[in-house]
Parts: sequence; structure tokens; C-alpha cells
Amino acid sequence: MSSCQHWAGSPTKPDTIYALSTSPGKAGVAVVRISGPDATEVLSKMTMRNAYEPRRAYFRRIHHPLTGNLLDKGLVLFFPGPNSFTGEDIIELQIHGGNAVVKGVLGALGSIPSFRMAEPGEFAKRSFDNNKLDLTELEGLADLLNAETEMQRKLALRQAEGGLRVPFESWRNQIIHCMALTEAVIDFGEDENIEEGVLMDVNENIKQLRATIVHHLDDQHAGEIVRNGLHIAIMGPPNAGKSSFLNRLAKREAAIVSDIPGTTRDIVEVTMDLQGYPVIMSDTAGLRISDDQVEMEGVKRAQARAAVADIKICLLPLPSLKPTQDLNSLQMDAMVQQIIDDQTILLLNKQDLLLQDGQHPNVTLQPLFDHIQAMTGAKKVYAISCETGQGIDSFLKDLVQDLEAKLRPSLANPIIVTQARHRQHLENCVASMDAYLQLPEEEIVLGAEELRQAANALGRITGRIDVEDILDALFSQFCIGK
Ligand SMILES: Nc1nc2c(ncn2[C@@H]2O[C@H](COP(=O)(O)OP(=O)(O)OP(=O)(O)O)[C@@H](O)[C@H]2O)c(=O)[nH]1
Ligand SMILES: [K+]
Ligand SMILES: [Mg+2]
Repeated sequence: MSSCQHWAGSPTKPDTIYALSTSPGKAGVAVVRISGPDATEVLSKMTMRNAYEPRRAYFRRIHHPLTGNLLDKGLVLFFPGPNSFTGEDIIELQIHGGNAVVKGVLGALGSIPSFRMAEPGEFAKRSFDNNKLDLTELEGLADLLNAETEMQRKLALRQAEGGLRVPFESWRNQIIHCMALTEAVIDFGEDENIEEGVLMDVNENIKQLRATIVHHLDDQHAGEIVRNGLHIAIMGPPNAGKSSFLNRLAKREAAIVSDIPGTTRDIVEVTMDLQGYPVIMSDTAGLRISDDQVEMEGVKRAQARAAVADIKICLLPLPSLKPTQDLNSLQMDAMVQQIIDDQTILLLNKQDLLLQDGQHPNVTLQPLFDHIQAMTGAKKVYAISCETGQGIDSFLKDLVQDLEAKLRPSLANPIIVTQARHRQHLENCVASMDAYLQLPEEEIVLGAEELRQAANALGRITGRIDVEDILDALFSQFCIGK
């Protein structure tokens, strides 16, 4: 047995890292990934063979690299750097997914001095450090691992494949080119070495680029909505059936339902997949003035949630609106009315009670709809029943249709902002370009500085500039082995 000397780390040589890349727990197959300078060496030792062709699977006995004990049998693959995920040599061991097998293999790798267990996201970090992926691609990869709905998956995949890196880097290069031309004019003046009209061309380029970026920012926040979920708040007076509504959509008893007004206090959130759109639906406390301090805190939270929601749904108990009586006598609670705006959808609930009454089975609700819409300024009105489910499908159908109409054009755009971070830097970039365009020609030195700022803003998105703080936050989202 050769001594451990071979494996000794050195200050210049990075550690070889390893991790279980599949989920821990009993499974048919477990994948262990190894990346770093000693990866190929350990493959030879563990399989007692050399000469592996890249990216081919070999069925091998897998031994402890130091003691030679047999650990398992499985497939091994070799991905030579730099054309691997991390840019380093990578070995993948596909072993049996039993706890003891995995523990044995990880333990064996851990016994090698230059080897250590990877930190969460460390494979991805190495790939970034070796310029295999930029920051937007890494973010896309993280989003892909977190994707819950079809839309999220598509968007994340597009970004992980360089959908943002390519255009953002090209924009940045254009600005840098403009900046270089500007600096040439500063250094040499407009003498014979510099073509005439250079600054005019620069201005024209910057104007066009500015228009392009502004166009991309005008996107209804479609990418951010798909990535983070659409926030819908359910509001209304006590006992309107808000919690019943949430439960019906969630298809489970997520919130407590009772005939006691003031049942819900805390906000109850349910995430759901609405035809590929991720939605975060919040049930809130019934709006009313109460002596109960806890209930009032719930009402405060409801109002705060309404203020930040993308869509507000207000439930009202339909029987209480007395649809057969004189509509002009209709009164609405001030607190409820206050929360309704032109983006609010009104759902008049408990329609079943109206029909059950038998007194007015054929009553048309249209005059009531029109009246209440005019009175509140709401966007749309529907009659529903959480008891029978009546009307809920047609409401949902319209909701998805509206959503599609609003978001689809932006989602079809290949360059789509998916994070507030991107938006912020793009806005900064536009602001610097504006500052540049407003400067008189004599202020060319300041102008060059503005262009530098504009380029830096884009560099921050792709991770060319000031990345450490973002990286720490990002890599901590990855699990170990990614
Ligand atoms: N008949 C009938 N009863 C309903 C319907 N929706 C809800 N209810 C009943 O109305 C009562 C109140 O329902 P909840 O869902 O607790 O109402 P809420 O708006 O969440 O009430 P708070 O949390 O107290 O504000 C319960 O007894 C429900 O069973 C409906 O469509 N038809
Ligand atoms: K209730
Ligand atoms: Mg409730």
C-alpha cells in the first residue's frame, strides 16, 4: 500500500471535494460526486484500474482507496476538466443507495488527507470560479432545483442555459466599447487619429441600448411573478366564507372554518399551482372593529397583506346583500369598502342559500352585480358557493385567462428579468446612461465615468463585479452535492 504522502494537500493545490449528490435515505441508486485534482487518482485506487475514457460508464468493483477493502459494485464515470461541470476533473460513482453503502464510500473518501466533504453549493461555486457559469446561470440552476411548477421550470432552465448571460454581457461589452472610444477622445482629443463623429456614434449607441433595456424592464414583472409566485389575498367581512374558499382551492382543510365570526386571526398561506403559475393564496381575518385585541391585530395583518398583494379577492356573503330588495338601500361596511379597488375581484358567496330559499330561484343577479361594481369600483363580480362549488371554476378560468393575457407577452420574450436584483441593476444602468446622455460634450470625462458605472451595473448582474455577498447568499441555497 502506498503511503498517504501521495494524497497530501498543498497550499497551491485546491482540495478535492466529494459529496452525495442524490438525496440521503434508502434508494435504488446513490450518486457520489468527486471534483478536484486528485479525483482521477482516487478512481484508479478505488477500482484498481486506469485508462478511463471520458463520459463513459464502467461497471466496477469499488474498493477503499487506502485499505483496499471492497465497498460496493457500481457504475463509475470520468468527466475530465475543463469540460466538466466544475471545470475540474470529476468522478461520479453510482453506487447502491443503502445507508451503510453510502456511509462506507463517503467515509473512505474522507480518510484521504487532501479530500474533504463539499460545502453546500461548492460544486456550483467551483463552476463559477472556473468561469463555467456566470451568476445568472447559477441563479437559474438554483431556481431549477427549486422549481415547483411548469412555468418556473421553463423560466429557470432558460436562465440556467445562459438566457440572461448572453444578452447582458453583450450589452455590457457595447457600453465598454463606447467607454473606450470616449476615453480615446479624452486622451487624444479630436485630432487626426480619431475618426470624426465618434462621440455622435457613441451617443447613438447608448440611446439605442437604453431603449432596449427600458423595453425589457417594462414587463409587468412577469419573470418575478413566475419565479416568486403570484400573491393573492382573500379578504372580506367575518363569516363571508374566506377560509372555506381557501380550503376549496387548496383541496384540504388548511384553515379553520366555523360559523363563529372572527375565527381566522393569523394569515393562512397556501401555495398552489394554477395551470403552471405558482400562486400564494392568503386567507385573512374578517374585517371588522372588535374589542378583542387579538382579533384587531388579525385585522391589521389582513390590511397589510392586502396592500402588498398582486391580486385582491373580496368575499361578501351574497344573502346579506338582499339581492331582491331595492338596490339603492344597499349598505356596505366602510372597512370592507375601503379595501376594494379597481384591481379587486368581488366574489359574492353562499349563492346556494339564495337558491335554497325557494323564494326567488330565478332571480337574476345582474342588476346586483352592476350596482355593486359601480358602488365599489371593483374589477369584476362573480356569484359563487363554497358549499356546492358553484361558480368557482368559471372564476378560476377567468383568473388564469387574465394572468395569461398579462404575462404571456413578457414570458415569450427570451430576455426576462426574474429577480429584483436584476431589475435594480438594470435600472441603475439606465440611470447612468441617462446621466451620460444629459451631459454636454465638454463634460466628456464625467461622461466616461457614467458609462463605466453603466457597464458595472450590468457586470454586477452577471457576477463580473462585486459578487462575494451575492455568492454567499446564493450558494447557501444549494444543497450539498450541487
Ligand atoms: N351555505 C353556505 N355556507 C357557507 C358557504 N361558505 C361558507 N359557509 C359557511 O359560513 C360559515 C363561515 O365560514 P368561514 O369560512 O369560517 O368564514 P370566514 O370568512 O373565514 O370567517 P372569519 O374567519 O371568521 O372571518 C361557516 O359555517 C361555513 O360553513 C357557502 O357557500 N354556502
Ligand atoms: K368564521
Ligand atoms: Mg376565516
